[in-house]
Amino acid sequence: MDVDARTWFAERTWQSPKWTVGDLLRAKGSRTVSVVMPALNEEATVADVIASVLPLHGSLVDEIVVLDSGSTDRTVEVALAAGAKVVRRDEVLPELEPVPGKGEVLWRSLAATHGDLLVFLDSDLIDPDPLFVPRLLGPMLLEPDVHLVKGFYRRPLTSEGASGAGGGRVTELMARPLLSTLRPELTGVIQPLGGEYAGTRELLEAVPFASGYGVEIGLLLDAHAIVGLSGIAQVNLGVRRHRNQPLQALGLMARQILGTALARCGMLPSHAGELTQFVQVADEWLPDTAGVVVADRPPMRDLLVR
Ligand SMILES: O=c1ccn([C@@H]2O[C@H](COP(=O)(O)OP(=O)(O)O[C@H]3O[C@H](CO)[C@@H](O)[C@H](O)[C@H]3O)[C@@H](O)[C@H]2O)c(=O)[nH]1
Ligand SMILES: O=C(O)[C@H](O)COP(=O)(O)O
Repeated sequence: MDVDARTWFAERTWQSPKWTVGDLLRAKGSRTVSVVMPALNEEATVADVIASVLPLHGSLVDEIVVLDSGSTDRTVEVALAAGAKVVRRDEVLPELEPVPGKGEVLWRSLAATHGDLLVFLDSDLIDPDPLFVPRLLGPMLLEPDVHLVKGFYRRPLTSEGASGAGGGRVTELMARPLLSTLRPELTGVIQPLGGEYAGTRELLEAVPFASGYGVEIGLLLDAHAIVGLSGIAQVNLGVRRHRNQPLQALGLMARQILGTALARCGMLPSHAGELTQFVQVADEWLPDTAGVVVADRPPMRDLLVR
């Protein structure tokens, strides 16, 4: 491992966090916390994710917001009934036409929330652990100068048994090899793509957001550039299961992540493009080309006058 990555791993990784919610409440002081769940057609799982955070609402957590990404199922109704505030992506910054993607709604969430600290949780989690939020908040509340906290975990695929660990296919086959090539200092980050992480508003409003799936790799690379390795931490969240996407969808995701990472490292002037995959139709293999929309949104502090 890169020597800086090794030092960082030793100093900024919490393998068995011992802090309690009481410890965090004492450390929180006047700071406020927003939990944000991006959601696109997650009616089956969003209520459980909200329920995992709800007991902390009014104490450690000041607001729980589902940022809907254009769902066509009952995600909005289910999330409201489960006790979250729901914001549709076109209700915040309505003068800006939304572009598709997860990064777009995370970016808009900065304008829809008020917390000094934000915690992001994917809304497709299966059996989410109520400890995710307190664990993610610990390093920021208890240590000085931590601005980004990534969760890490074992990742069973849903096709595996509970003890499986075959998930994180894009992470293992692309994102971590990519970081070790382009930014070896970040090779100690166990789950660079994980959707469960926390950040300070100060950092999150200072960086651009890739509008699609490049958002996590972009945030990590930008955080490293702005607050350095010491401003980043990672914490063990145990086990995380989610809805696994088919390989072809992960190919498109990987293309977006690659484009964002290369652009952040100054190796691509523009990272919009396309990806051609091949599908079997009867006995023939035919090209299937999809556009890759990976526009960046500018740092939110450039838009908001507070
Ligand atoms: O256009 C979109 C696409 C997704 N989502 C939501 O974002 C979350 C994660 O999306 P998903 O399609 O389930 O991504 P994963 O296959 O889980 O991909 C992993 O890798 C991605 C790239 O880093 C991360 O964004 C994800 O959080 C991480 O779980 C879910 O709550 C989705 O509903 C949106 O809100 N809008
Ligand atoms: O984070 C990843 O690598 C992708 O979301 C794929 O995850 P999965 O292999 O667990 O579906």
